[in-house]
Parts: sequence; C-alpha cells; structure tokens
Amino acid sequence: MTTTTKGLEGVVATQSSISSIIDDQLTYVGYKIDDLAKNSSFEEVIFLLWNQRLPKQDELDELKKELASNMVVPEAIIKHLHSYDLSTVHPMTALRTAVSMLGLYDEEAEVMEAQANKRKAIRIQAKIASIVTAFARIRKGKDPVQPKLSYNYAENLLFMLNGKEPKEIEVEAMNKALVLHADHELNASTFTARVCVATLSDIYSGVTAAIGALKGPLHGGANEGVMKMLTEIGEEENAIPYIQEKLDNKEKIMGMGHRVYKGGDPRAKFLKEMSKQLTELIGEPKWYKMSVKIEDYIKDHKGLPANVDFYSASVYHSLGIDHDLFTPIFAVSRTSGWLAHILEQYANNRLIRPRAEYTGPISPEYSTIDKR
Ligand SMILES: CC(=O)SCCNC(=O)CCNC(=O)[C@H](O)C(C)(C)COP(=O)(O)OP(=O)(O)OC[C@H]1O[C@@H](n2cnc3c(N)ncnc32)[C@H](O)[C@@H]1OP(=O)(O)O
Ligand SMILES: O=C([O-])CC(=O)C(=O)O
Repeated sequence: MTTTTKGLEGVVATQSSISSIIDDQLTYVGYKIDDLAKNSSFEEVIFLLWNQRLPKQDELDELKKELASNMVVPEAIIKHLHSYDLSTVHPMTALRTAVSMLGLYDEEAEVMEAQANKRKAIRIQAKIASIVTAFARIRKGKDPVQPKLSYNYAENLLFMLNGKEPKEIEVEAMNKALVLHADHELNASTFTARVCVATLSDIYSGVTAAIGALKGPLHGGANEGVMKMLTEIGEEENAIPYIQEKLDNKEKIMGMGHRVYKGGDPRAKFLKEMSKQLTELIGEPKWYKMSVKIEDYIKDHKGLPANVDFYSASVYHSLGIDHDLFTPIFAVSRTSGWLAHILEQYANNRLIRPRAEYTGPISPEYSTIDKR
C-alpha cells in the first residue's frame, strides 16, 4: 500500500469543474474571484456554481424570485426552534439539526432524479437563511421576520435578521461576503458533503454533514474564534503581548494560516478593505487596527497569512451580527458551494472509500475474558 499523507495534504481526491485554487488564485468556474467579488450578486454566483456558466438577465431574475419565494420554512421547524434552551445551544448545532429536519418536510427528499435535486437545492439555499435568522430572533424573544419577494438574497438575510430595511452599504457588504465564501474547492466541509452523498445518500444528509464539518474552529468556526480573540485583546496596545503569549503556549491564532494558500488568501484583501470601512462607520476602528497588527505580526513571526475568516469577523461584527452567528452566516453562503458539489458528485458518482494504513498490534494472542 502507498504511504499515508497526514490530513490528506496535497492529495487530489476528485475532479471538479466548480472552483479552482491555482498559484494562490481562486476561481469559480474559471472566473476570477476578484471580478466576481467586485461585480456579482450572490444569486449570480449561485447560478454560476450550479450551472457552470453565468446567467442571462431573465435566468437571474427567475433564480432571485425562486429563492425569495422559497424562504419561508415549515412551521414545525419554527416550533422546534422554540423547543430547547436557546441560551445554551450553539447556533451551528441548531442549524445542523434544523437543516436535517427540513428533509422531513420535503416531499421530494428521497427522490434522486437530477431535476428533483435541483429543485431541492433551491429550497435548501432559500430556507437556510430563514433558519439562521429565525434562530437569531427567537432566542431574543422576537418573532421571525418573513422575507420580502422584492428583496435580493443579501437584503433578505439582513432584513430577516434585524427586522428593518437594511442600508445600502450593509447589503453591499453582505453580498460581497456571501460571494467570497460561496465555494472553495475541496475544503473539509465540501469534501464531507461529497463523501456523504457518494454513498447515494440524499441531499439533506449531504448538507447536514457539511454543516457539522464547517462548525469546527479549524474550519468555518474560526471566524467566531477571531472575534473572541479580538474581544479578549480589547485594545490595540494589548494585541502583540496577547498574541506572543498564545504563540509561546503553542496555541493557534484563529484566522491565520491555510492548508492551500501559502502566499495569501485572495479573499482576505476584500474583507480587510470592508473591515476598514465598516469599523470606521460604526465608530469602532480599533477592531480593524488590532487585526492589522496581528496580521502583520503573524506574517513576520510565523510566515502565515490571514485567511478568509480573519477579517470577516470584524466585518460581521460591524454589521451588528451576534458573534456566534458568524459561522452560520458562512454556512448560508457555503451552502451554494456544497450544493454545487453534491450535484456534481451525483452526476458522476463513485463511492469515496480510501484506505487506512494500519498501525495497531499484529496478531496479539487472544485470551478469553477470565484470563485477562
Ligand atoms: C474557511 C477556513 O477553513 S480557513 C481556515 C480557518 N482556520 C483557522 O483559521 C484556524 C487556525 N489555522 C489553523 O489551524 C491552520 O493554519 C489550518 C488548519 C487552517 C491549516 O493547517 P495545516 O495545513 O494543517 O497546518 P498545521 O496545523 O499542520 O500547521 C503547520 C505549522 O504551522 C503552525 N500554524 C498553522 N496555523 C497556525 C496558526 N493559525 N497559528 C499559529 N500557528 C499556526 C502550526 O502550529 C504548525 O507548526 P509546527 O510545524 O511548528 O508544529
Ligand atoms: O479550503 C479550505 O481548506 C478552507 C477555506 O478556506 C474555505 O473553506 O473557504
């Protein structure tokens, strides 16, 4: 058997035409992330990821309409969100369970035909925004807000979260964050989704599994970890001593480092710019300034670049989003990528089943229980 690679580093595990990372450049279906971040709506990116081409205007209008009109979630899920102790449950745990529950209320849940899976993809993408926002409101004793048909995805996400018309700058920032987080080749959660559905399990299982993988602090959970760190640091002058102490204790700095990018994450510069603008706007520029200090220090002392999670923390904070909702917001965006990969996996499926190199004892002598 060939040798193992810890964490599957550098292993090419599948072919995909959805996104690529080549020489530290990210593309979705060949289009540069820079062009998409500057020009595209999240809906446009969803269409691109699911169809491997950019939409025409009427196709984009249709997708926007379908997403907005499918955002309402079954009442049973809203009831379920009321049914446990929302003060202690992490929103990613609630989301994982609620998305799994969605499958119970979808008549096509077990239909494996390609068109049915596309219809389910729209429903899942639409409803995940409503689940995250309903959870956020219910735990504050507020009613969920119904989406507006005239709003785009980013507008509805903010509207359902805050119950008031979002400002243009907030919508722009949210849209860009959604575009930047939408897909990322074979990251851990996407790989999880593909492994799951490669058994020909259903689409809800795939997305539920992916949410579980995204939750961890080495992956999507890092954005919440970044804000926790910034809050603990409190003021700019404390940043370096705090970071040095963490490094001395061999602790990881959240939002820093990446398995694939060694020169830098191309998404981070957009989020950095947004962080500067938005933290100034809310009168809390210290979060941005602190982040820049940390980024520079880690670059100089560890040679590690900031990843997508680093500046997204202060961006989401500036948008007034609760810190434990940062990863669920990431999940809302990444659902588009998971669904694209799930559809691609179904279209060209083979069971994913690698091998393990056995390192346990060889032929130990068996003794019956009375002799051990
Ligand atoms: C959306 C995303 O998922 S982006 C990633 C989000 N995750 C984070 O931000 C968590 C912090 N970062 C990390 O833990 C890592 O950089 C990962 C998980 C992203 C990538 O890790 P890997 O490629 O597996 O690298 P690994 O964890 O093996 O680290 C290699 C070395 O760099 C160090 N290192 C890597 N990241 C960090 C970090 N953030 N802070 C301090 N040291 C780090 C490790 O301690 C290790 O050092 P050593 O060789 O002296 O033991
Ligand atoms: O690709 C990865 O390993 C992690 C990442 O940046 C992402 O999922 O966006």
